[in-house]
Amino acid sequence: MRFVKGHGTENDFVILPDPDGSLDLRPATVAALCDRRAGVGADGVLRVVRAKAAGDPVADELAGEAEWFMDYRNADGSVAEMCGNGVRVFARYLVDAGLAEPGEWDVATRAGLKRVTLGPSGDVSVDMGPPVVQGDGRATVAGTEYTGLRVSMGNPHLACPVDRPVRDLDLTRPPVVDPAVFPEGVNVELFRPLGERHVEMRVHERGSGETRSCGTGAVATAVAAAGPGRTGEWTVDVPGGRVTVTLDGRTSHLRGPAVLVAEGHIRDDLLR
Ligand SMILES: N[C@H](CCC[C@H](N)C(=O)O)C(=O)O
Repeated sequence: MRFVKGHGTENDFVILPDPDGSLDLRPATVAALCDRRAGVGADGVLRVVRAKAAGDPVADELAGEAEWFMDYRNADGSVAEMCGNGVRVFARYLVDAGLAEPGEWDVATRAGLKRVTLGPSGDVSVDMGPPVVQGDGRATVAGTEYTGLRVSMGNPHLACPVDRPVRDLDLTRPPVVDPAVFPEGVNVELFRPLGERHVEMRVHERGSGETRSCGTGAVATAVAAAGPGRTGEWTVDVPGGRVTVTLDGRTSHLRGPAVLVAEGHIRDDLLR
């Protein structure tokens, strides 16, 4: 099976073109593809399927409004509602493959329609929808408890301010959270303000572990850094690069690079 490899600020994905929805993508297959030693290696998989052929109830509902459905999977094979870097790489792939024109159009996701804007090359922007602030939450990272802001971007986030350079944090083990507060798990961001509307961030993702970047997490972080009701543009520095988040009080936008780096063939025995 053909694949393309791409990334957005080094949050990387195996892209599986499956326009007619013929691939039965099982969790074990996703985990094998994402394995950085025995497989291709990635933080997640983006199955590229026409919404009407996806065999997904949300995709069925949105098929009249978007041609393509992003079937996002985490590296452990779990399914997540939304992926901000992923949908930008997904859009770059569609234009690169000649399956969509540069411009502005909707992609169907499990978190609803997401409007992407992209040229023939360069950065890709996406309307991430309205962040939903859900109150405070706590996470213990390497023995230190942090309090942060719970934000839903369609998927769950806990964005915690820290008072030290984020490079000094130990994220080798998953943050410990209260399963009663986060029954579906949570993506945990740790951020430090670097200046007015400028933060640095690291993330431990649900289902993928620490990644070099997280688009939904960058928006959740900007919301936490901004505080209630503040609007404008935030620069979010992640280990994999830099993204820009714009909050306008109604919705949120994410902008940054989306790069395709390779393509190849996956042998059938990896797809079993
Ligand atoms: N890296 C993704 C987030 C994946 C979220 C996933 N780990 C989850 O379980 O919600 C992003 O750019 O938004």
